[in-house]
Amino acid sequence: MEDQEDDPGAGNVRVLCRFRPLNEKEKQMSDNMNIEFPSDNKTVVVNQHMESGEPLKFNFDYVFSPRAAQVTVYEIAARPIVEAVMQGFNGTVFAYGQTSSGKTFTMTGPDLEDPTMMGIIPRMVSTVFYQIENADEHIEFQVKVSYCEIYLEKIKDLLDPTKNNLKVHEDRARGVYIADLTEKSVYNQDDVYELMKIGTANREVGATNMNAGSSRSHAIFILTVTQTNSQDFSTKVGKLYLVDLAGSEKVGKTGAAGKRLEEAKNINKSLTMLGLVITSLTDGKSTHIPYRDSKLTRVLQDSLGGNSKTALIVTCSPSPYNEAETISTLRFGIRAKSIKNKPKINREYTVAELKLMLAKAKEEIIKRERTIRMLEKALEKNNIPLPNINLSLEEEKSSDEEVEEEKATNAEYLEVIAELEDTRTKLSEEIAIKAKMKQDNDKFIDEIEEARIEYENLLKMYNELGARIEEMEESIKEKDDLIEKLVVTKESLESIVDGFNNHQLELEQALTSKDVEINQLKIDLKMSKPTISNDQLTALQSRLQETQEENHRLEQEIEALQKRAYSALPKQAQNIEQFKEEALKKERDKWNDEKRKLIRELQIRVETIAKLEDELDDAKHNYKALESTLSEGERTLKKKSDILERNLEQLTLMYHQLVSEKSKWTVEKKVSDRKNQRLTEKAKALEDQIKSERQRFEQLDFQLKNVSEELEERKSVRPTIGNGPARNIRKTIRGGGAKGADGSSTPGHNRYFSMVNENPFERNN
Ligand SMILES: Nc1ncnc2c1ncn2[C@@H]1O[C@H](COP(=O)(O)OP(=O)(O)OP(=O)(O)O)[C@@H](O)[C@H]1O
Repeated sequence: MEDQEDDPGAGNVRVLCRFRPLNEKEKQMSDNMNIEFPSDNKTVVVNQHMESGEPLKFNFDYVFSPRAAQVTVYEIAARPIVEAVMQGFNGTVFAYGQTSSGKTFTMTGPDLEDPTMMGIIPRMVSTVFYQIENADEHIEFQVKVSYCEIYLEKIKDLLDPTKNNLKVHEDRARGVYIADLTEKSVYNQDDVYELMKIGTANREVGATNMNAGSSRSHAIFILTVTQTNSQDFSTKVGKLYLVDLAGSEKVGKTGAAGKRLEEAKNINKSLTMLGLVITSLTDGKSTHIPYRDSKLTRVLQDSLGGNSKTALIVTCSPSPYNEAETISTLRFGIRAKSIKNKPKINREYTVAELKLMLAKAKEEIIKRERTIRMLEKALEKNNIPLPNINLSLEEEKSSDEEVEEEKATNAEYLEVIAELEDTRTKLSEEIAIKAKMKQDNDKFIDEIEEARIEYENLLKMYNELGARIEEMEESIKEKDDLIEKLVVTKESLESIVDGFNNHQLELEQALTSKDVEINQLKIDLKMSKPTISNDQLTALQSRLQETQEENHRLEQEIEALQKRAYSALPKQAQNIEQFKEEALKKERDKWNDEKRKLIRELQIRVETIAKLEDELDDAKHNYKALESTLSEGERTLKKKSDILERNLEQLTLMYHQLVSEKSKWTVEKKVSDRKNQRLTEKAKALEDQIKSERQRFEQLDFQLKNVSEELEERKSVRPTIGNGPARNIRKTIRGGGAKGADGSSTPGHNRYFSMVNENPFERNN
């Protein structure tokens, strides 16, 4: 069921060769290098002294001279492999070479975090996370790390050293794998470095004569990258094996003894097994590949001749002192070059893809059935009898070869069935996972909906409050206008009251002058000698007439004032009503009533004056009569004088009433002033109330803003699925640098990439 993409040609193992510089010890022995590096970068020539003495030429996929920078080695040897892993292939990079030839330097580097010196493993990790950052957003990644070593034929878990004898298993889905090996989820380079440091600290390392920090075990670092397409739910799994082998050594040279000797024997044995496997894979004769003869070859089974894209880096010393080992290493590399691998993308088909495959198969069956029917018809037409296909007879007739063939077909059939069964199980698992994801998604959508409704409600409330604030502001403005109008009205009322006072004063003066006249009259009467001449009487009459007219004019003025007061007051009352100030209106009405009452009283007084004037007229008339009857004697005069006196008394009384009226008016004016003052105070109190309301709304507005901000924050954080940030549970990192389920993100970790992108090939060690 492999498509074109899964089989991009059977890839040979790529073999690259790296020579390190001479070390101090080697320089002391001989600072000549017996190695030549032709400019094609693919050939190395060993000017050997041991065998025939003839220069030996070796061809590789690439040859790195001692000057090659770490980054160059990575770009040429390892980057293509890590890129294949990101496409879903298995990949292996391993270093083989004599002890102290530079395997650990190449694979790990002397410093994990030094951008110049870091080796292949940290650079690959960097590439993996860089590619995740730049992947499509609908691809979800899961990156896991395992780290183990094979020491004295035992597999030890370097991330959990208590597991020190792990077994190697194999199944259809996973291929060859180490059972029970710890797998830690990682989310960025630092997570990986941390695990590498932990693992390296648990490794078996010891000093030998040739290497102070010699690896005494084969170290295997495994990085598994699982990609899930969230659109079609297809999955790809790429496994990357990074292997730093223990160095082959001549015990005589390394001075191994005791434990070191046992280690050396074991290392050499497993490397011999590796050589045997490579020979079996490449000699074209072997039917059996002895993978199971050592733990190393068993673990590397897929990497050598199996489902993997593999790069082998053979590391060598350039010193003539190590000539034999160098030639042996180079020969090992040349043999490995002809290993053919069968890499394929490790992918799981989606339901849609499986359905398509089924439809194609059905179409093929229908086509074949049609062909059979056509052939049968053709036979019938030519009177050729149809062959009687009897399976039992066929079986009897079948040769051993046919039986074998059928067995093979059956096996194939069973394999297909098993594969289908496998797929069915995976599908149902996937369906269960998807159902769970959907459930979580639905829950998440519900939460978002709730938050949205809450947000909308708050927004509505906020808008309502805004409208209310606007209303209040308008109302404050109207009240300000009203206050202004009230002040104007108050001033006009004051001027009206002043007018009243002036008129009253004038009235008082008029009355006083009348009083004087009456007194004069009284005196004249008392003296019983009428002193008023006709002219005087006429003058008196005309003055009375004038007084009457004056009174009338006063009346009219009062009326006009009344009208003005009336026209002013209902307007205020209306305004007050608008602000539901009924109490104020009542007071105003009361004030108006009192005013009207007062005016009415004033009218009565005026009428009384008019009456008095009439009486005065009568008195004048009597006076005239008296004049004519003056001779009739004092008694009649006295009588009339008494009447006048009574009238005078009444006038005096009236005068006093008017005076008291005036003081009452003054009091009324004071009351009115106080009322005006109270109105102003009320208006001010209203203003204060509005101010405090406005402050309250501002507070509400602030709270509302806080709630809105909190809502925004809640919306931007996607709820995690699972139990929080524990590192050993299943988590994913979303492609495109988006945050993972735990909120971690990869940006900022690609120190290596920023350096590589400047100019990867320019740096030398
Ligand atoms: N290309 C290189 N440039 C500079 N120094 C190097 C290079 N390769 C190796 N070295 C130095 O040589 C020494 C031995 O290297 P390293 O430990 O990597 O060898 P090894 O093959 O892993 O040995 P072993 O098999 O004993 O573990 C180290 O000090 C290392 O720094």
